[in-house]
Amino acid sequence: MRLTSMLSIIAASVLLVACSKPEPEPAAPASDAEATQQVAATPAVPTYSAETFFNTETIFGSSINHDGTAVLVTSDKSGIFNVYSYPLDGSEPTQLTNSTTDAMMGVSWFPQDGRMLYTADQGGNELNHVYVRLEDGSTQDLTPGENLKAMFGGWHEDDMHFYVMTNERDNRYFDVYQYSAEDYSREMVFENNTGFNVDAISPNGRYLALSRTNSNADSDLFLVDLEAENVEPKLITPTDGNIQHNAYTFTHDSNLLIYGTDGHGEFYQAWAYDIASEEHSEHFAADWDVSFLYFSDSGKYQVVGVNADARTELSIIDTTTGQEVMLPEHPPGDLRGVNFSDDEQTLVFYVNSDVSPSNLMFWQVGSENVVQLTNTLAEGMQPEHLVQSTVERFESFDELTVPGLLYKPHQASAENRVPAVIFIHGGPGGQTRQGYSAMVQHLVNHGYAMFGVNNRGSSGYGKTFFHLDDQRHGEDDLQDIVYAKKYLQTLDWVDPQRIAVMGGSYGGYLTMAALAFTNEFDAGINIFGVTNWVRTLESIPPWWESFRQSLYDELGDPATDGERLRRISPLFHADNIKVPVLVVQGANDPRVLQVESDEMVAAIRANKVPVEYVLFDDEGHGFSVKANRIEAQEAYLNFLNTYLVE
Ligand SMILES: CSCC[C@H](NC=O)C(=O)N[C@@H](Cc1ccccc1)C(=O)O
Repeated sequence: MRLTSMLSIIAASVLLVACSKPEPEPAAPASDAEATQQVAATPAVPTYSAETFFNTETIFGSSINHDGTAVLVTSDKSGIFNVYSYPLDGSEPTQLTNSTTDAMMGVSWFPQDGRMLYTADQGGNELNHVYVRLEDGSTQDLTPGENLKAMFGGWHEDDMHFYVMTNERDNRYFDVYQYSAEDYSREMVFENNTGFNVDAISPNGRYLALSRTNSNADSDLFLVDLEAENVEPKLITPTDGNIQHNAYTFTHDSNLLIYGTDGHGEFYQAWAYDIASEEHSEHFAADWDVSFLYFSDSGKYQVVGVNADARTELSIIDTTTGQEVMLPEHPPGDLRGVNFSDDEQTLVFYVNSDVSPSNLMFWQVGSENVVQLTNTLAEGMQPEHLVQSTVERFESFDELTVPGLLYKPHQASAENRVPAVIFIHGGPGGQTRQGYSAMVQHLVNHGYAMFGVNNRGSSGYGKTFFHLDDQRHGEDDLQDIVYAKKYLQTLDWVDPQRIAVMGGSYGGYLTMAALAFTNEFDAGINIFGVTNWVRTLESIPPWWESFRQSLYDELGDPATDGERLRRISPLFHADNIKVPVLVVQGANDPRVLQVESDEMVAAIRANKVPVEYVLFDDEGHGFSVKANRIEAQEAYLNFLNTYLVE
């Protein structure tokens, strides 16, 4: 896979399907012996422990090696993310990295041999380096140094060079280096002095597509011709008003830049910029956001992902016929990480759904079967014991319709009303999407209704909806959470008196805001949530410089909006908090600093309100060590059982 495709995939964070049916899982025990207490009096399904849920393997990554025999996969089966080679003949995978501390993520095979690139940070500090692993198993840091962050930018079509972006020269901005695949010598090809984001590099290495964030509603695209005398970035989207632009990819011949823009309606569409004629034309549009678009190496196949009401609708188009490629029957779910072998005869992908973690599949183009290479659900678990979400919509305080994903436990009924938890995503502009979540399924399995609310400000529902929370954070979006609770109280299978709220990061912020600014909830779980916006916005990581202004436009500038930011920061209103709280934090989090949680916990404690605090020394903004994820999950369940059930 060439570099533009790779960048698109990384940007979309999308992994990727049909199959000869997997062997049926062994029958589940009547009840998982170690399962903690259950909410419902009459369980309809066996309950599984947090450990069982997290013994489900999380896998992603789909680079196919030079001879089309193996896929580079990142898996947490060793207890931490490590890189594996999964043979396409179905034989046992080989572990390529052996970390027991830091998560290691596979990036790409080398195009001509068995070397591979991977990336890792240190304990979740997000200071990733790029490493090469040679065929003999030895490794080398290609981006040595302190306090730098680096990322892979893709392969040149000559297969002899690849690109890396690093902020080693100026920790605010990422320069682009071209590396030799032979001896790893490198040269800087673009010095970034004004905060461009490097979106894509053309397969022939001649063009860079850069974006510049002007505000949280407006961004422009620039093109750099590295062969021109003047390598100054040229603005190619000189539009008036607030319009977002970001590059998806170049075409295989490097003649067109395909980019996303919300300038033609509510949703992102894919447009093409012809570099020679400088003309723009519509390339692909849908009723929802086009989330990602990329091509196979020769351009024969185009892969497009559309974010249709919180799930990914993926299509593979044969560009020579314009027809959609129809895959043979495969397990139900969303496709992720579609990738092709060099000869484009083999297709690999993942299938993921609410009731099934991602499984790796491959298809020989034209053959009748999709082959399933993995079986990632933990041994003993049955998919039918898990729960498929439904998309629900409710009216908020101002009659705005707000969507969310609702998980109804099997044991819930009008005769057996269950407690409920509203969970809130990060961002603020993120989105709760369909797909397997051990965190959600474990709590649902133990009898909690889970409602993932996509409050105003979430992405995926058009630009108007996205901007409805601007500078209204902790106010209008918080009211959506309150109205989500009122909606839950209309359901005859939910106990209206036992509703908690939880969330991570921005969702952790709204959780604490719900407890500090309303009396609606019976308990809250704050997972590395922002509690003091003035401090958080003053201490953002240096490498966020290119969108600092956008962040300040959206949330407020700590230098000038201090009063409002203090008004909406739960830390300064902790005396209003009257219900139990669980706080979970990683000590190395560079976005929401540990002090945010330390001070929140101390303030709640001073209120004489029950507060529990779980702090992980070896984690950042998200938990990657399996033992920590299990510990956090057990803490969520024990806390909810203690304060919502007992
Ligand atoms: C307005 S985007 C903030 C950056 C980023 N967004 C993507 O999720 C992010 O990390 N957000 C945090 C919350 C946060 C916001 C602003 C400053 C620090 C942290 C999150 O994961 O929710």
